Amino acid sequence: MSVHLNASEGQIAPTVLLPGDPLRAQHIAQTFFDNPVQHNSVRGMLGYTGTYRGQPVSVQGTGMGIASASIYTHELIHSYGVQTLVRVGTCGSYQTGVHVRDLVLAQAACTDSNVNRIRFQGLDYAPIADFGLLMAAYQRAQAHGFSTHVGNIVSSDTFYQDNPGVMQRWAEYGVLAVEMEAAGLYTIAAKAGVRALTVLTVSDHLITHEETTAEERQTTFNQMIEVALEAALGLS
Ligand SMILES: O=P(O)(O)O[C@H]1O[C@H](CO)[C@@H](O)[C@H]1O
Ligand SMILES: O=c1cc[nH]c(=O)[nH]1
Repeated sequence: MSVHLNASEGQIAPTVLLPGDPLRAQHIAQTFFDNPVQHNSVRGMLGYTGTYRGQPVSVQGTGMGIASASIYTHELIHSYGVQTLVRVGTCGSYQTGVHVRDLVLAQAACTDSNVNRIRFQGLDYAPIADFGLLMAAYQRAQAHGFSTHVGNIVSSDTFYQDNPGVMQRWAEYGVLAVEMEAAGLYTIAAKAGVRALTVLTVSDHLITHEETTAEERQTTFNQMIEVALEAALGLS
């Protein structure tokens, strides 16, 4: 047990998928896992453990934002010995060539959060994905023929931005998309010496305002989970 997880020792697998939404954790467990067992109920932040193609795997909701996701990341690593963490989330595209429903593999994550400025006493740390996981995810996405982009993203502390000029600045520097957790995940994983990756589905487009149906989003969402599971578990 840890402060925010009531799983018993050994109940969480060494490999964990991390969606922001706890109901997405439930959906992943029910759709993809064999014999899923709920391992967490604290604060309604659902977590499940089961197997995927015979290999043990867990999924744990993290809530929204670096602050919330950092709590679960820390406890999974330091209280449950988790070694591989793959965030599976949604993002908003900043680039015309990155379309709604596409997958984005976050090679690195900029942030407007102050957490790393505080941690590194004003210096700028560059949070990056584990290269092996990134390569495996890219190869699996290519093998499936999924439309996939690899590059920099931004993890923002705010969903509703007051200053639209900031988005323009990130976009000019090649940032593909915005979400709210990856920079925290990558930093905590790096310190602990464990593997982390963020796989995202573009849910909305902040320039073209492209939209999709709920059904389309569900299909693409399942593509993201397949890629994440295969990369995290070393499957082909
Ligand atoms: O779909 P999830 O994983 O929650 O990710 C994105 O969606 C939330 C905002 O709506 C933030 O958590 C952001 O990172
Ligand atoms: O954080 C997020 C997630 C999806 N779409 C956005 O615009 N922002």
